[in-house]
Amino acid sequence: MRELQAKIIEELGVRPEIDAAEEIRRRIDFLKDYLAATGAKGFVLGISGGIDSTLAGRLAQLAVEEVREAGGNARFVAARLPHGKQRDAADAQAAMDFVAADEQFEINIEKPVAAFDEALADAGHKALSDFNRGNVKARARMIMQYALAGDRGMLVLGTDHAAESVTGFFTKFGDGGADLLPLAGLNKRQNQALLRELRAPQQLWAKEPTADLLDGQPLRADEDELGLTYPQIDDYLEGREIDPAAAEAIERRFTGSRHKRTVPATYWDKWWRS
Ligand SMILES: Nc1ncnc2c1ncn2[C@@H]1O[C@H](COP(=O)(O)OP(=O)(O)OC[C@H]2O[C@@H]([n+]3cccc(C(=O)O)c3)[C@H](O)[C@@H]2O)[C@@H](O)[C@H]1O
Ligand SMILES: Nc1ncnc2c1ncn2[C@@H]1O[C@H](COP(=O)(O)OP(=O)(O)OP(=O)(O)O)[C@@H](O)[C@H]1O
Ligand SMILES: [Mg+2]
Repeated sequence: MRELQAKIIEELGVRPEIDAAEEIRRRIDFLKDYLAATGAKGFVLGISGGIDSTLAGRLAQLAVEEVREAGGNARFVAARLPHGKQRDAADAQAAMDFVAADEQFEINIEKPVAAFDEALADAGHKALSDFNRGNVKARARMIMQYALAGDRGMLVLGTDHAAESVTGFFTKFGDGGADLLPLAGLNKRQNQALLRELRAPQQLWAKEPTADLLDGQPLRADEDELGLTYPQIDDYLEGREIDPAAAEAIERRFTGSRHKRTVPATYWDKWWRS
């Protein structure tokens, strides 16, 4: 195994082999323990129709149901947060049905994002690039989730997992802005295995991963943007040998995105100097 590969696997806590049922139990227990330790009233999460939020959402709903069965009081709020008309709205609705959250919303982020465009234009700023505006959309979703959570004494879940962490493939303080990460350490195929164990429909666990943040390229596949396939990233994270050029690309992304996996840099931190 490559030297950096071994370090990454340890830092991200990836296990090369998992028992899906055991992982589901560990992660539901983590959610329940966190509620017990903090006294929070439950969780909020945006549901896109993609693999990660379907899994994290279902785990959250199962966790709060177990809390209530034991006499406690916790609820889960799931929110569809489309920007305008979502092309894969049918998948998002199927995910909402599968997650079966206690409280459900559909809140469109098109107007809040347009308000930023207008404020910039009013100040004489040129229009944002489609790419940067995509990150504004991700951050608008973060604000909406915190708005829902703040009024309820709830916590915001994040869907970051090892295959996104290693590549830094998330928006800093957007979908990366969350209170706890129930999918930490899992790679993409492990997320899929957990969803299958939970009896999710194939439409959801086999769905093509997409950030879907660009107006110009709706539903652009993550693999297309990354120039890497998830099987390559997953194999790398399981300690296998992959095409050296792909391994180098993963390692470049890992090193370049370290700032996203820490609290903001200070003068006395050492990590950013190397
Ligand atoms: N060395 C450094 N130390 C401290 N901060 C640093 C930094 N370099 C950049 N930054 C800051 O970070 C910012 C860039 O980071 P960021 O804003 O995240 O932007 P960036 O990483 O450029 O773009 C986000 C990427 O994540 C992908 N994404 C986003 C959301 C969801 C998903 C998905 O999988 O569904 C994927 C998206 O497609 C895109 O490729 C810079 O504007 C700067 O403020
Ligand atoms: N249209 C949307 N509606 C609600 N939440 C969204 C939407 N798009 C993204 N999100 C939130 O941002 C998170 C990050 O998006 P990401 O694409 O990484 O995950 P996903 O869509 O759940 O799964 P996949 O990576 O397989 O597409 C989602 O898990 C979800 O919580
Ligand atoms: Mg997605």
